[in-house]
Amino acid sequence: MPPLRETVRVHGLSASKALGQNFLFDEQLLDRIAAIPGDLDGATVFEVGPGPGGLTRALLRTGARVIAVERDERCLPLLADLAEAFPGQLTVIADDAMAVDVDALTGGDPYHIVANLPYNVGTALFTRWLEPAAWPPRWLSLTLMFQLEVAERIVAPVGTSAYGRLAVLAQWRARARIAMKVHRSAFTPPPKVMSAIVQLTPADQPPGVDPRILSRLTEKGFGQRRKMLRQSLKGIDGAVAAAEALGIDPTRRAETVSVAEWVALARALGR
Ligand SMILES: C[S@@+](CC[C@H](N)C(=O)[O-])C[C@H]1O[C@@H](n2cnc3c(N)ncnc32)[C@H](O)[C@@H]1O
Repeated sequence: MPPLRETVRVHGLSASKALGQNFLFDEQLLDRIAAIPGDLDGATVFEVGPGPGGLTRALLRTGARVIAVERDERCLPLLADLAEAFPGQLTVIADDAMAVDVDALTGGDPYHIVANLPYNVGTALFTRWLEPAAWPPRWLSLTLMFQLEVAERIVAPVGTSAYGRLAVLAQWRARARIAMKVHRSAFTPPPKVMSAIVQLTPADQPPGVDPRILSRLTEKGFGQRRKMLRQSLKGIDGAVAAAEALGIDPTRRAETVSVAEWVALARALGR
């Protein structure tokens, strides 16, 4: 295949800001990203936003079967060339990633999700993948590029300023780590901020916890993160009393409450 930059030039594809397009062309970097989930030979991978297909190429080189959803129709001819170069390995769906059912698209097989996410829908997709009622999910791992600041919020430990809803959501039933930081200059065009790749794998879910209750608790708690819990959780019936019963002092603030304590509180309220 011709080099990626050349393919993009020939097709006259320029990055669209509205679609959150910042492309990666460094094939060595892309191979390192595609190696993060581990051996993908024969595995199924779901990719959001392949764009001109840099990360897609790297995933196909590992031997993975890739199902990719791209909203920008201008990218489809480049991706069709890629599908031809890797026969039987690539399926491209021209759609909005927010509108597709990934479990259905992947035909019931377990799958990995790998994506250089568009910033405009990145957090919404991430939240969706972490909030299914049933656990473990069908996905085996998430390998996702975010703005560094968002990545830090996902892996943040309790008591830090980055610790909030996203950390609790990510950490209560998954293991999350920053696998790689990526300098802004690696992208075309370079975004204003640095990026990082977060890798997540499902962990055992603590029993007896309703994700919706946990979500509501953290929404209220971190919605007023400077307030004491007795104030911020006031709107949730029984929450302040349950916190006291669990030995969580209601004069504490949300950012001092550990993931295990949020989980215990959600469990107590679900009884
Ligand atoms: C940050 S770029 C990454 C492009 C390519 N994967 C790379 O790494 O060079 C994000 C891609 O997501 C696509 N995109 C944006 N919103 C989308 C959506 N709602 N559904 C599917 N793709 C979307 C954009 O068109 C773009 O190709």
